[in-house]
Amino acid sequence: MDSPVFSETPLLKQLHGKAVQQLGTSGSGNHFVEFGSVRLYEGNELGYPGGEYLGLLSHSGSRGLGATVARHYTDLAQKDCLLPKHVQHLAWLDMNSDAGREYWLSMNLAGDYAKACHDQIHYHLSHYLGLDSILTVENHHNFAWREKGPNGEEVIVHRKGATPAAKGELGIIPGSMATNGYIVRGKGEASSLNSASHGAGRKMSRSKVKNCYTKSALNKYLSQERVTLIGGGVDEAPIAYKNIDEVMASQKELVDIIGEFKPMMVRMDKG
Ligand SMILES: Nc1nc2c(ncn2[C@@H]2O[C@H](COP(=O)(O)O)[C@@H](O)[C@H]2O)c(=O)[nH]1
Ligand SMILES: [Mn+2]
Repeated sequence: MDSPVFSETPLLKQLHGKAVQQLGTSGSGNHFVEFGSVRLYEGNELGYPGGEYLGLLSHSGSRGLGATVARHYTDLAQKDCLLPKHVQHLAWLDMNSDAGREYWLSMNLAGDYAKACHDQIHYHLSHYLGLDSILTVENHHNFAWREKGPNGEEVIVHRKGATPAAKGELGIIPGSMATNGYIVRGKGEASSLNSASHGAGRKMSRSKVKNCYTKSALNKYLSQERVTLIGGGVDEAPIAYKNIDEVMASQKELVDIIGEFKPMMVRMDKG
């Protein structure tokens, strides 16, 4: 929280206090913190034998800080870069403009802040339980990176619903609150811009699930799958998500699977 970047723009100065208050929280929507069982496959090349381990998986973002930064610079971009109404949300800022530079700085700060929130959650839970972590796998999603393009040129890669999967890079691709997630190692597939999906992804909107599924059906399913859910609502039921094994099969050129994570105790905000 003592990053000098917080003093670089009036907006970041203004957001610092709220960011301090929200540090270590994970927010609402489909953000979760869960304990589960990790099965590392033999030959995982992580330096650990294949077998069962306890895992702690968290998914959340940069809270009010990131949301306010995104809204502010999206408004600026939409005023500056005039596009037809149906594609207005794709408005951009010139990276060589003051607003573009400020946005880049602020977005990266929000990414670091999201990581700090996860670090706090993991630190507090493991400290409280008296456990030491032997391996942390962390990756950003819904973020942009400055990378080298296929011809060595500098490009900005936006990964929305996607996560980095450069050759050898570790990642975690969750399924749903009751299905497997997968620990993966990127294959560095250039045609996918060194990326993979960062989750199963939704197949049903929140309102659609609420109309066709009930809390008691969810509870029955979770008890069959031996998952304890604290908070959460039907809109986040596993039925709302695509089949993770089909998703993994369709991206086998992008990542190797080296282990799996089965959720057992899931904490979400109230549904
Ligand atoms: N292990 C869990 N995975 C979940 C849960 N709810 C959703 N998901 C998966 O995570 C990604 C996150 O996607 P995002 O686009 O919203 O960032 C999603 O695609 C699902 O596959 C859960 O409770 N536990
Ligand atoms: Mn997300």
